[in-house]
Amino acid sequence: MSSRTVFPHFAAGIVVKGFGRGSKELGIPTANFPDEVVANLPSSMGTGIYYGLAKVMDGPTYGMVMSVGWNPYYKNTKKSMETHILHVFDEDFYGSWLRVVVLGYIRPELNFESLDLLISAIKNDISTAERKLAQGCFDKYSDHPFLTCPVDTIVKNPAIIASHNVVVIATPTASTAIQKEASDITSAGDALDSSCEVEKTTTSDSSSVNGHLTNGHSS
Ligand SMILES: Cc1cc2nc3c(=O)[nH]c(=O)nc-3n(C[C@H](O)[C@H](O)[C@H](O)COP(=O)(O)O)c2cc1C
Ligand SMILES: Nc1ncnc2c1ncn2[C@@H]1O[C@H](COP(=O)(O)OP(=O)(O)O)[C@@H](O)[C@H]1O
Repeated sequence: MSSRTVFPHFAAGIVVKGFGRGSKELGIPTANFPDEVVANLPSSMGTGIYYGLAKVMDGPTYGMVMSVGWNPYYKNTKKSMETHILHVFDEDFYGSWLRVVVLGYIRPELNFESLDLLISAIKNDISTAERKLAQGCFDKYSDHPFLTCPVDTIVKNPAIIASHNVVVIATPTASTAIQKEASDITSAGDALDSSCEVEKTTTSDSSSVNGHLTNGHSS
């Protein structure tokens, strides 16, 4: 049996509609990924609440918190992957490309006795994420080619693969530049381990490597 870190997990997809509860009931909007992105989560990345970085189209990179699972409070029947970006946007961005780098785990998904308790828990998650991200350990990911390359690169090249924490765009034209930049980012998992307090999940699956990427779009 072997163990490995799940993080970072890279994902990109077009923002789709959810149930509209994030903004209206909770006051905390969450951008939903399409089913394809959810289906491509590595089996080792279980349901729960995560934190990391997010970027809409070619906009700035922000911190984020993410819920992965069935939202036990609402008893959803479909697994979702919902990202609350730590920024106040002027308007909705349904239909836009969202890129995320999931960097750590916060807690399991829970049921709550009231909506207020769910909201308090999410606010706690936001504080936790802000604290973790403020440590500066993740700054390298803001400069990671996955986030810095134009969104067009990802849209036009869906065959993106990740290997040992280095994102490679698998086309001749894009790959040279991207790989060159990416080569500066070595063994991100090790860097995380040595300089940050990062929660790790473990798995007995030894067939995968660190740094996963899922890509999807609705259409
Ligand atoms: C950081 C964070 C933590 C969350 N934690 C839970 C949780 O513990 N239990 C739960 O049922 N839902 C949880 N949610 C999911 C919310 O219930 C969900 O975002 C809300 O239902 C909005 O869904 P919608 O975008 O599909 O409308 C969490 C969401 C976020 C962003
Ligand atoms: N800070 C933010 N984080 C995530 N989504 C946001 C944010 N600000 C605005 N939005 C918009 O709000 C939408 C989510 O609102 P929400 O009420 O949760 O509805 P839905 O259930 O359709 O996801 C996102 O798809 C996005 O377009």
